[in-house]
Amino acid sequence: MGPLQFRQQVRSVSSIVIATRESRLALWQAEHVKALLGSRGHDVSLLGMTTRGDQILDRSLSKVGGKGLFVKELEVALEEGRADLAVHSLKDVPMDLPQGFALACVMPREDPRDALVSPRYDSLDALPQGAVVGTSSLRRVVLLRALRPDLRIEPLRGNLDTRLRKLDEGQYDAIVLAAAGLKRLGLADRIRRVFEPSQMLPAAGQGALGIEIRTDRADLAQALAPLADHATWLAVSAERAVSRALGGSCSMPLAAYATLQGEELRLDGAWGDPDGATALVRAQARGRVTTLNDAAALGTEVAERLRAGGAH
Ligand SMILES: NCc1[nH]cc(CCC(=O)O)c1CC(=O)O
Repeated sequence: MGPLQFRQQVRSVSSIVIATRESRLALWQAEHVKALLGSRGHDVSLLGMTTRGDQILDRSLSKVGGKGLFVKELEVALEEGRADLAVHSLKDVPMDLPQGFALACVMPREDPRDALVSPRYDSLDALPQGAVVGTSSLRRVVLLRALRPDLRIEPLRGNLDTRLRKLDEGQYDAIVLAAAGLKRLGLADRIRRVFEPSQMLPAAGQGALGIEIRTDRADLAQALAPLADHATWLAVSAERAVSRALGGSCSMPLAAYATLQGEELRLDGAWGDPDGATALVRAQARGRVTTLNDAAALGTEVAERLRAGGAH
């Protein structure tokens, strides 16, 4: 890269600060974006911070304010100008960002599937009657219950390393985690079986990273545009629209997963009653999409079908 080209690339944003949580996964994600921007000539540094979501480990997230707890403190840093951008697992990002914030881009998706991790058992089918499975995700609870009503599902919180440690200490026979996080941290060898989406439909946004900025930072939006993956962005826009239409919380017993084949987006949704009284509700739609709005419309359609089937 010649010096002239270099100067042009860094002219708009000379130095970029990434606000990040300090879990190993969050740091990996921030370092990943730092490296991508660095290779484009930007000077990037990280600002590590601990969020309320990281501190509260003894209660279920849905009870203490949802996954937005992981996002809010990073937004304060952006608001105050201490940082320029935040990298999020899109799964943890509320459907509607606060006034003044926006997703500047959605990056290519890692494996979107859930994975079974267990020291002893190779698959869900191999688990004995009444085995103890750890997860605190309502989505995983309702999907697991539909597959294996006999299992004892116990809460499991904490970052990836904490969850794996609790498994290794013998508190569970198996746990369910996102394959994406395990792969990013070099822990793919812990995966005993990945669930096909037809069996365990992923969460909206699972496996995808989003970069959040202030809406008044057009300079940054421009610098980040090359990091976007349009196919992933369309898919997750459809998925997030399902969630938004059903109330917008990311701690609902809701799954939404879209794949793009050419220009056709196929979107699947599933909703389960957390009290387990009724069977899973499933819905699907497909359509030609080119814009994020098209994708969101498909999401709204699936949400309506889920609602018609009893989701609320
Ligand atoms: N809710 C926690 C969370 N948020 C993002 C990931 C990693 C996977 C991803 O990037 O979607 C995980 C861990 C998990 O669900 O096992």
